Amino acid sequence: MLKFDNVSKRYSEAGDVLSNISFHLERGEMAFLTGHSGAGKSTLFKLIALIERASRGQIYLGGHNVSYAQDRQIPFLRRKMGLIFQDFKLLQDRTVFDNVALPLAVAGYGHREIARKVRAALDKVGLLGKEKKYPLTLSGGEQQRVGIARAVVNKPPMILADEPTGNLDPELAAEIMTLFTRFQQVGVTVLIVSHDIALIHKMDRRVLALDHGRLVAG
Ligand SMILES: Nc1ncnc2c1ncn2[C@@H]1O[C@H](COP(=O)(O)OP(=O)(O)OP(=O)(O)O)[C@@H](O)[C@H]1O
Repeated sequence: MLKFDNVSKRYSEAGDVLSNISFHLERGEMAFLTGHSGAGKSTLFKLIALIERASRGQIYLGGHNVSYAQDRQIPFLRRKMGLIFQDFKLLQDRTVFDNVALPLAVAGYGHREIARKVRAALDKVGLLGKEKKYPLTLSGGEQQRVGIARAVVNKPPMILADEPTGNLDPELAAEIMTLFTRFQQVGVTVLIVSHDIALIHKMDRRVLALDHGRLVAG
């Protein structure tokens, strides 16, 4: 599903922030990406999400080499991944429904199809009935579940989450992990960036660990 083959990322000011990274995540696998502050976790996340491009090496998504993808192909490739962020990145002036509908509207779905898919996604995260609410009227855990509904509404084969529980207490973090596990059980590949050692330990999944830009476990 996701393969890195000797990937490095160099910033002219910072030098190599990722060096010779190789790993392979199978379809339906769930793994954590961890490491100290500045180890390169966000940079690796950005390479997968095609927000940044690798300086060397090859990246394969769903069997396709995306290392040389042209800019105009990137929105299409990004639809194959559901992105989830620590700060939720919800539009505060839009309802829950509109936030979750956004990727579908961008992809050109009709109103009826959008309504059906949004309700199905909200149902999966336990937020059916909150469609008309605005994000700021929801708890942190609920806001992150809106973020997850938006990420999965297009049924992407892969979920990529950057510190998704960083702003949540342990109980809410556990609920979010239960949701990710459910998506994994239906074949979605899940990669979670986290430095929460206790959470990672409890989940007992594969751990990719970065240390100063090098993969030291995984
Ligand atoms: N756009 C950039 N230009 C130059 N250097 C960068 C850029 N982005 C990241 N870096 C550098 O790359 C290194 C890795 O940063 P990155 O944000 O990937 O680490 P991280 O593991 O996600 O850290 P944290 O847990 O603190 O978010 C750092 O030294 C950082 O300063």
